[in-house]
Amino acid sequence: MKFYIATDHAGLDLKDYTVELLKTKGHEVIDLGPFSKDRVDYPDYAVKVSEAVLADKEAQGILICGSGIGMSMTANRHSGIRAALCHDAYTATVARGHNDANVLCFGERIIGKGVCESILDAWIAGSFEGGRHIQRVAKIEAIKS
Ligand SMILES: O=C(CO)[C@H](O)[C@H](O)[C@H](O)COP(=O)(O)O
Repeated sequence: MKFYIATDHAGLDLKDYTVELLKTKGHEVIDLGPFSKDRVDYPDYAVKVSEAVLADKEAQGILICGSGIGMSMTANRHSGIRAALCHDAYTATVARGHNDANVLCFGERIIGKGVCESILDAWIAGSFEGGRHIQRVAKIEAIKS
């Protein structure tokens, strides 16, 4: 799979871990920064990944901050982005299977490396189930306000 990834200062260590882990597992990862622990504002990086995913429909996004909340809020302001804040493998599985999520968010101040890997594995293994979920996702996408 192809991933665009970014963080803020609060998720830098887990971003670096995630980039290396995904590459080790054979995935393509485009790191949109930042590359130091200087304090930055998470919306700037959520926009970078959201726009990259919208322009490259085959790719997925990963956004990390302290909690994952600010990143998911910002990403979900973009029409066509379905960002899911995941805390474990189950939430990652249903985000892909039920919600057809295309951006994975998590928080470095919440999860450790082991849970991070289990989330990534579940996300990668998952796929949209379709069926009854199609009209529900379509209703999300139809919201214009
Ligand atoms: O958006 C967030 C909280 O909802 C993220 O966790 C940020 O990383 C966090 O707010 C950053 O906090 P800091 O005190 O500026 O490091």
